[in-house]
Amino acid sequence: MSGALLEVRDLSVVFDGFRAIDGVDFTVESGELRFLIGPNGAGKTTLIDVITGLTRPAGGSARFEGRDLVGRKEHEIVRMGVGRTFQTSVVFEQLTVVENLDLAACFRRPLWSLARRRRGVSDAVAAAMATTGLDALAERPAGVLSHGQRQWLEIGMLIAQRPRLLLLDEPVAGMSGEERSRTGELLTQIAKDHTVIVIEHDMDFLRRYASQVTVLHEGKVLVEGSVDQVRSDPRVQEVYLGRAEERSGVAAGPTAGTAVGSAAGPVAGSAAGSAVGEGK
Ligand SMILES: Nc1ncnc2c1ncn2[C@@H]1O[C@H](COP(=O)(O)OP(=O)(O)OP(=O)(O)O)[C@@H](O)[C@H]1O
Repeated sequence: MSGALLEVRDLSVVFDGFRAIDGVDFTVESGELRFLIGPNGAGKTTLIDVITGLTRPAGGSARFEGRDLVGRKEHEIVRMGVGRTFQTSVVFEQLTVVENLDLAACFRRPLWSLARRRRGVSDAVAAAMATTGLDALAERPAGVLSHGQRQWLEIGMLIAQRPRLLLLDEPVAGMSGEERSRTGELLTQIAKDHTVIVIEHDMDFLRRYASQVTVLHEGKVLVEGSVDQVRSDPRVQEVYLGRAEERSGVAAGPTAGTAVGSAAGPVAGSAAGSAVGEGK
């Protein structure tokens, strides 16, 4: 067996005859901070849905620490040490920050201990608050948090479950520039003692915080490598350029890179602009 933490082999997912994932091989080593990118509909969320037990593949395998994930229930996979955030929020608004973290941490405690009122916070909750910097907001109801603070709480809730592999689906979507920077630093910090896979569209964010990147396109792995390798790969440029042209109605030509960078929307535009036209 190799030293890989996560090994996905020849994976395929079919929805009503449509191949959303088509023969994907995807390996993540322990300790990596891996970014997963690709245009809308590339299959990124479907891939992590298979890893976390939300979607059953039509074929292939997904193994975590050598153990098969396919066919297991979602909660079983969480207990194995795989945690994820979703694009939509899962915090309880009426509960305080610390209560949300405590609830997230609960799943590893025996049932009898949940019936007991505990004094203070557990080590897992304290560590999650310290890592995310939410200590000062511990007693605030989650409902009053800013968008960025709420995202950090969700990441904190994940850390409180002590997973070995974290899957984060677009953690900086909708964040301000300052919140993005804080989140980038938070991911870098978390990656020191966890393995992390981040789905992200924002090429600017990738340039600052990513090392290894996997690009998905139409359900297949298009390219894998460093940010620089991925950005300079003609296949990646074509995928993002093609998408941006479809959106902007700009014809391909020698100056298309610049036109795409400015004409496309925030998703394809940031990726296309950075991947195609901009320097570092
Ligand atoms: N439950 C489903 N039923 C039918 N088709 C689906 C289902 N889930 C996803 N798809 C399709 O599978 C393809 C891959 O979707 P997926 O959400 O994985 O893409 P993505 O790369 O995460 O895209 P985005 O960046 O827009 O979130 C898309 O064409 C999508 O419409």
